[in-house]
Parts: sequence; C-alpha cells; structure tokens
Amino acid sequence: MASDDREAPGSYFLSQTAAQKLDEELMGEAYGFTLEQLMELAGLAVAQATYAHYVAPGQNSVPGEKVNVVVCCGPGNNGGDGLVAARHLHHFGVPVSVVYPKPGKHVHYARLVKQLNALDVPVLSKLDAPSNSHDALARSTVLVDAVFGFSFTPSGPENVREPFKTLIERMNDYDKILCVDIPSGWHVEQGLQPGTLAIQKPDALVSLTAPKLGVRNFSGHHYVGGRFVPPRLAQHTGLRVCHYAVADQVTRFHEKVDD
Ligand SMILES: NC(=O)C1=CN([C@@H]2O[C@H](COP(=O)(O)OP(=O)(O)OC[C@H]3O[C@@H](n4cnc5c(N)ncnc54)[C@H](OP(=O)(O)O)[C@@H]3O)[C@@H](O)[C@H]2O)[C@@H](O)CC1
Ligand SMILES: [K+]
Repeated sequence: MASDDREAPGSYFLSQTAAQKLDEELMGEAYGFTLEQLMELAGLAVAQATYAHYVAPGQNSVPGEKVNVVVCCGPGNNGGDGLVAARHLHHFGVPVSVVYPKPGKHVHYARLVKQLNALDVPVLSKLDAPSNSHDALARSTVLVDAVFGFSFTPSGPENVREPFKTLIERMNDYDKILCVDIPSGWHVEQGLQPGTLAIQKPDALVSLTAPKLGVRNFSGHHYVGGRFVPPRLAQHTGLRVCHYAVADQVTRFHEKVDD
C-alpha cells in the first residue's frame, strides 16, 4: 500500500508494487491461482464491462447501429487480458477484431491467439484510422485498450516505444475507448502525465484485481473486476473492496465498503 495509507483502515487503491505483490500472492502457495486463471477472470470481466457499457440494450451504443469492438493488445499480460476478452465478446455475439502488433513471448499468448483463429476472429498487426467520424462505422466502433498495464514504464522523450507509439497515436483518433487496468501510457501511480503520449480521454476503465493509485481521480465510467480476491487476502493487504451483485464479474467502482 502507499505509505500514507498505513494508518487508514485500508485503501481502495494499490501502488504499483502492491499490485504486483497482490498478484504474486494470488499465484503463491497460500492462494493457488495460476496466471492463466487470473488472465481468464480478468478477460471475462473486461468482456462483461464492455458488453454492459456499450452493447446491452439502451446503452451508449448508437441506436440501431451494431457496435463493433477492436481490442488493441500489448506484449504483456495486459495484452493477454485483451486476447481473452476478445474471445468472450465473440461468444457474446459482438463483432470483434484484435490488433496485436508485437505478440508476447509467453506460450500462453500463442494459445490465446490460436483460440481466436479457430473462431475466425481477425488478429491484425495495425489499427486502421477511423473512417470519417460522421459515418456509422466510426460512431459504433469501440476500442478496448489492452496495450499496457501495471508494468508500463515511461521510456524516453516519447514515453512509449514503437510499435506502440504509432498504435496509441492512432487509438487517440477514436472517441470510445475502454481501458484495461490502466489507460495505456499513464503512470501507474501518478496517472496521466501532461504532454506525454498516452490514452488521452478514456471513456471507461476496468480496474483488475483493484484500482491503482494512478486512476484515483479517474472521472469516466469506472468498473472493477476483482471478485476473485479472497477477503482474507484483501484484509491482509489492507485493501478495501467493492460489492458485486449476483453473478457479475464486474461492479461499478464506488467508495462503499463491502459490508
Ligand atoms: N500479473 C498477473 O498476475 C496478472 C496481470 N494481469 C494483467 O497484466 C498486467 C501486467 O502485466 P505485465 O506485468 O505483463 O505488464 P504489462 O503492463 O502488460 O506490459 C508490460 C510490457 O510492455 C512493454 N512496455 C513497458 N513499457 C513500455 C514502453 N514505455 N514502451 C513500449 N513498451 C513498453 C514491455 O514489453 P517488452 O518491451 O519488454 O517486450 C513490458 O514487458 C496487469 O496490468 C493486468 O492487466 C491480469 O492478467 C491478471 C493477472
Ligand atoms: K491498458
């Protein structure tokens, strides 16, 4: 936890190291999760939030136009979450494609791509510019930002190395972006650094496991996908958790403590 949270009864937000430590504990001796399980739970939460926010009847989608989703994936586990979310969105009946410019090395990513290939979900290497902003396709396209998560490290004057510099510049031309865990290019603890290349105006965010300090002032639609965190681990970490309804894997972020 961030140092100033020590005396508080707990915080809703995790520092970068606390987030990494919490995931390691979840995968450690005491809690027994595998990385693949956490990624599957994370990806399902992202797919549910994307569906609830953009596709469910009466939601933000443009009435009468079919929402299509483009999942932009980075080389790490944040990208892995995106590959999983794309599969679930396909099964939910949502037209979806993936942009994956630099496939990650871990063998699990190749398995996730194979699962998408088997469903004929397109996996492309670059993101097209939005068609002109007035036409139906542009208005009904939703981007899922699964490029970087809590291991993003600002690098050099550009903040982001290629091929993701071009990708993030292009993503900013779209107006509906749902970010996975952290808006890509934001500092995990200090948030969006003015003047840096990053997702500038995220419409929605799905914090995984628990929100990070860098999004404590996020004013968009904020969901949390952390139902799998055992209460004993949350208490031991000093993490205050949100309440989830019925069988949902996501909840809206709210300050209410889980009673
Ligand atoms: N771990 C877990 O238990 C779980 C984690 N989960 C998810 O994983 C996320 C953390 O995943 P992670 O640690 O793989 O790092 P992540 O943020 O995806 O990518 C970092 C990679 O990007 C690159 N890169 C970094 N900075 C860069 C720059 N400036 N410019 C260009 N490239 C840059 C760099 O790759 P490299 O260049 O070294 O190949 C680095 O390796 C977390 O947020 C959550 O969403 C869930 O699945 C639940 C289980
Ligand atoms: K992201």
